[in-house]
Amino acid sequence: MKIIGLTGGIASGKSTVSNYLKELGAFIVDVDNIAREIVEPGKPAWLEIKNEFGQDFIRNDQNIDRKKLGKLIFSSNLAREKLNNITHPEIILKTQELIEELKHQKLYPLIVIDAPLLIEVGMTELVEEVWLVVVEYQEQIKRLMIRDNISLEEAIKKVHTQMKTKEKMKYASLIINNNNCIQNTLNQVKEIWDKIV
Ligand SMILES: CC(C)(COP(=O)(O)OP(=O)(O)OC[C@H]1O[C@@H](n2cnc3c(N)ncnc32)[C@H](O)[C@@H]1O)[C@@H](O)C(=O)NCCC(=O)NCCS
Ligand SMILES: Nc1ncnc2c1ncn2[C@@H]1O[C@H](COP(=O)(O)OP(=O)(O)OP(=O)(O)O)[C@@H](O)[C@H]1O
Repeated sequence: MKIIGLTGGIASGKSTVSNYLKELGAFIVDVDNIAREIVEPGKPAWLEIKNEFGQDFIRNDQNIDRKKLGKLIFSSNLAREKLNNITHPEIILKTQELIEELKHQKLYPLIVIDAPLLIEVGMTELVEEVWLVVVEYQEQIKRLMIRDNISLEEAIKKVHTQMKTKEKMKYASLIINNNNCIQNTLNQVKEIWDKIV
């Protein structure tokens, strides 16, 4: 059984790759999902966010106003740092616990930790290898604008809060090129899968 970290910038194609790996038989740990779970109403991180950012960021149904908080943290380094300090330690801990559990179960040939900030938060320590999904900057911006229905300015802001692809490459033992059509990317993934199982 192998435990790998799958990372890449926002809208680089991680979900496209991990969905296919799941189809092939891998177990996927979606770290964005873990990040959503830990801020559910009433949980400690939710309370910290409410105290730090104020009631304005809590919707009537008590959920965090993710759109509003996203707008703030993608335009303010200080706010982003504050949110990261609240959420990242718990995200790392929860991911670590899940990995330990899966290691004992030994049910899957491949465990994939799908995490956009895998390298930034030091989660590389938890995995045996880092796989990086790459896409050209212009294409990334274009896909992000379409997927999230946001402006060019907003897309640029989001991309620029994350580590540059060139820097991420230093940590990667495998690079998946997602510049071409989806089928081309899936073919690369299948080739990798066939080598490890
Ligand atoms: C800012 C929040 C509320 C925006 O929520 P929203 O539902 O709009 O986006 P979602 O959570 O689906 O994230 C979308 C993408 O944004 C990027 N992103 C999210 N948080 C961050 C961050 N702190 N720094 C840089 N990029 C980030 C990632 O590429 C992620 O895939 C939310 O992303 C959040 O709580 N972020 C802090 C937790 C975190 O760092 N998550 C990433 C897991 S490693
Ligand atoms: N090769 C491709 N050609 C065209 N569109 C693509 C390709 N790969 C992915 N996309 C599209 O680009 C968008 C981003 O892909 P995906 O959601 O897989 O990225 P991600 O890295 O998981 O994003 P995030 O971390 O921001 O959630 C999606 O709308 C997806 O359908």
